[in-house]
Amino acid sequence: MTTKVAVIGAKGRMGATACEAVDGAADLELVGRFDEGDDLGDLGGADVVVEFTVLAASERNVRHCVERGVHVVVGTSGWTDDRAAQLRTEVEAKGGVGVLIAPNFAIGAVLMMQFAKQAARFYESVEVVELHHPRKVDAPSGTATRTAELIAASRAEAGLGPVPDATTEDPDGARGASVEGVPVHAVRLRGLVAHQEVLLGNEGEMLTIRHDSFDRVSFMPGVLTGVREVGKHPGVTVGLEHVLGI
Ligand SMILES: NC(=O)c1ccc[n+]([C@@H]2O[C@H](COP(=O)([O-])OP(=O)(O)OC[C@H]3O[C@@H](n4cnc5c(N)ncnc54)[C@H](O)[C@@H]3O)[C@@H](O)[C@H]2O)c1
Ligand SMILES: O=C(O)C1=N[C@H](C(=O)O)CCC1
Repeated sequence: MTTKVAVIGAKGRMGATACEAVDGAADLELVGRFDEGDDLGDLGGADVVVEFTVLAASERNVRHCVERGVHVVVGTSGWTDDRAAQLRTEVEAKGGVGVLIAPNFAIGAVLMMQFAKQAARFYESVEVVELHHPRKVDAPSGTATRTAELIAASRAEAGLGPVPDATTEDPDGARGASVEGVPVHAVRLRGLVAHQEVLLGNEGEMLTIRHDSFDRVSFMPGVLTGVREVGKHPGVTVGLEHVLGI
């Protein structure tokens, strides 16, 4: 039996790539392509929706799916823990509906975040540098924000204090954003797709954890796994690692 899939944000870079990936999978059927201005209606009869738009639209789109009992795989950036928590009650009221929110679907990026989480408790200093194509509208990236949150939780659990930093003069924000106390720097550069480095430092040593997505196809195995698995995970799940069993 095939799973019917619709894509919201289908004219975008990720949505278009997701449509191709779903089209090419023998066990999936692409039943709907929606973009800005389209009436989502019954979502083309989809069992699962893939959502890659902008945060301002994403929450409304996801709620539209949940209200109709349709599972959703969300790739749009900016879904904080607070936003996901607000959605949780509504999703739980719907019984078996699953919403999977993944800041990054590339398997290597999921591993990079998990490695950073593991390493964080051993290092005094940590900084995250995310590097993306210049058409990206949000900064810092969802991946960098999630990485910083995971690192901050590990540091807190290990009883580590603030990262050492003597800066007192920084009128232009050269030290980057602070996400839960972790400095995050965003680079936008023609030629890039999606890249991130986590720099961890101690006296006399440094560990660099880096991931590169050179092409949007790198996200597709994760998206398709999400589509196949989301129905088995009722409620709201944040992070592909939970579906991959990492
Ligand atoms: N989770 C991941 O692995 C991953 C990977 C890449 C990108 N992203 C995120 O996915 C999102 C989309 O990225 P992109 O590069 O495809 O952007 P994009 O600008 O190419 O595409 C976004 C699409 O959403 C459409 N859209 C806007 N408002 C809409 C609405 N109300 N209803 C339906 N469609 C609407 C736009 O018309 C556009 O076609 C971003 O938030 C990006 O950060 C996530
Ligand atoms: O290209 C983008 O936009 C990406 N967005 C996600 C993020 O914000 O982390 C994932 C990587 C690519």
